[in-house]
Amino acid sequence: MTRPLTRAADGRPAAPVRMLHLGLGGFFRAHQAWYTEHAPDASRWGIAAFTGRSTDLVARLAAQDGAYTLVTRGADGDAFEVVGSVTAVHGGGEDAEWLAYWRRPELAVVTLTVTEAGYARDSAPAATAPPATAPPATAPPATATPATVTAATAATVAGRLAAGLAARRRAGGGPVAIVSCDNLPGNGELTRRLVEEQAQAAGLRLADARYVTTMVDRITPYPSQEDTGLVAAATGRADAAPVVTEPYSEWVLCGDFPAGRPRWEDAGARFVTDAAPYEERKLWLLNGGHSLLAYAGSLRGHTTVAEAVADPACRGWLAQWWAEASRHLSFPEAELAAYRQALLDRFANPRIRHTLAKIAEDGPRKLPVRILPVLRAERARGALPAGAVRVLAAWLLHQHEPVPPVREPAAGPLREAARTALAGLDPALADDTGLIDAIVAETRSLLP
Ligand SMILES: NC(=O)c1ccc[n+]([C@@H]2O[C@H](COP(=O)([O-])OP(=O)(O)OC[C@H]3O[C@@H](n4cnc5c(N)ncnc54)[C@H](O)[C@@H]3O)[C@@H](O)[C@H]2O)c1
Ligand SMILES: O=P(O)(O)OC[C@@H](O)[C@@H](O)[C@H](O)[C@H](O)CO
Repeated sequence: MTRPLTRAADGRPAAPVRMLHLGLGGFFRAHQAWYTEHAPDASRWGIAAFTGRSTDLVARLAAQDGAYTLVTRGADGDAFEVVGSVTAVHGGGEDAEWLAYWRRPELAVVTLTVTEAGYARDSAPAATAPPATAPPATAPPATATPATVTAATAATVAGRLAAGLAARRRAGGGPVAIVSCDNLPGNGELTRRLVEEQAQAAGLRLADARYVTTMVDRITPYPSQEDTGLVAAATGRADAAPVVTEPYSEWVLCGDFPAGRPRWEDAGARFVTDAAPYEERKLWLLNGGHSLLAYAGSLRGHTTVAEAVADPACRGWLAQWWAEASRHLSFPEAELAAYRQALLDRFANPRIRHTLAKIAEDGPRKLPVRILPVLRAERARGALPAGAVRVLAAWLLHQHEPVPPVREPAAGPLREAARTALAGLDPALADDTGLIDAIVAETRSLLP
């Protein structure tokens, strides 16, 4: 016998909204909403969360007054808890509601999980899009005038933020913190740049905002229908929107919160003066490792991260990539070794179904952040890093359906494909003939 999950029966009273979130998905609910739930002052900090566009999840969560089950899935079992920190849920198209929250004097914090694509100037996910950290100078910023603020909010993440800050200024609201929680280095500064560009293009005057840079980590696969049945069987509650995540969680933040924030540090978050070393470690070792498995592991027939790391060949490739990346990280070797071992254990969790296909999406935005910094550092010291070359070769093979004729002696079409693909990541790499030779040679050994 199951009964519907409700906030009244299973959760706690909703807290007053003092935080806004854009990008209501699985990760936000496993991470920022979880830290807020576990802060000792949670009863004072409610979140109003907006999706990018969709309304399906909004309807399911609204029927539960924002409450949902978080399933923490270890290698040996599940733990279930009802999270109640989300007070209100909205679809991305609800512009009037979005702007109304910004006008509230008590709004203090705005968090984002809008994917790497959300930081492109046009916010449009495109296979050949430029790296999110360096949008091309030729891309015109989306235009918005004060009269078309609503159109701008609908178009881009930065437009929505700029419109919100402009509405806040007009309402006489005080400063807020804007906290990016996406897998990009310097995500706070990147957000600031994009919002200020939008404001300038639109002639908007903005309320004061501080941009917080964060490193976020908690492996949270896309929720499945099976999980819904499992939660009902285990808890007796029919939850239409559960989230499954791993036990490990990390949040490192750097920046000011001029209007206050929940005491996330009491839930395990760390506040530092420089987030860059933590971002590099996580983006290169975890996310870079994920991208390696997504492209090279899937060529060996694997479909999930756990399957791939159970394969000794893939584990060897990971070790090689991690050795290259670790040379350029500023942590003591013993600490890095422990971090890598913990990562292996996390990747190997057979009960977390994290698909390689999902991780592989949007490679042109992810590889410049996860792989290229290490590649450049290795090239600068005259090395040709085999691990980085393997990721690029495997990614290149994924660009082609069917795979181009790599076994012919000159590998002509593939060499051209490699040059073009590299130019899309970073034009300077397209002239690196040693790198292109190595990538072409590596494609031969990757193909079954
Ligand atoms: N899932 C993880 O394990 C994980 C871990 C660390 C960081 N992250 C970060 O969080 C992001 C979201 O992950 P998720 O698992 O929640 O994905 P998800 O697909 O469940 O949710 C993504 C949300 O972002 C919104 N969105 C997408 N593009 C947008 C845009 N251009 N403008 C506004 N909103 C947009 C979507 O509508 C959705 O609400 C990742 O891309 C990554 O940057 C995820
Ligand atoms: O979420 P993405 O698409 O940026 O990247 C896919 C995974 O590498 C990522 O979600 C990791 O699981 C996560 O960053 C772990 O904290």
